[in-house]
Amino acid sequence: MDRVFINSLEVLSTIGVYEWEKTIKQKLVFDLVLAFDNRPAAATDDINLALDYAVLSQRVVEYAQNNVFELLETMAERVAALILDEFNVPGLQLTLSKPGAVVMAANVGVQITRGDFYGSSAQGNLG
Ligand SMILES: Nc1nc2c(c(=O)[nH]1)N=C([C@H](O)[C@@H](O)CO)CN2
Repeated sequence: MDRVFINSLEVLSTIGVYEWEKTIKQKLVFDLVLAFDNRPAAATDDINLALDYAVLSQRVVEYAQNNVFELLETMAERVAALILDEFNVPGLQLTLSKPGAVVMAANVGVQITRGDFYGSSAQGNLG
């Protein structure tokens, strides 16, 4: 399966487990790898047959800006479900970072893989 990717998609969101975090916006960074068959778009040069990374990016930003959670895990899970539900994507890998959350660390976050990210034919190859 082909991939479409979106790197370093930045959003300001209200997120965190501590009380002081519930009154501010903090930077979140999404890195997305989306399983998608790019061949129909390539064969026709037609954006309507492509996974439009601009539209998908805007939807993720809009969701993350307008929803409040405590955990990165929850935000990651909800955004993954949204993408699988609203876009023609069979599977995805989502990395969600909260830079600055741990001052001693360059970055922290979570990574999840949902849906059929590797392609069902890959499972068949396992025998
Ligand atoms: N696994 C997680 N650990 C922590 C989270 C989280 O979302 N997932 N969040 C926090 C705090 O909100 C932290 O980011 C404040 O600096 C701590 N650990």
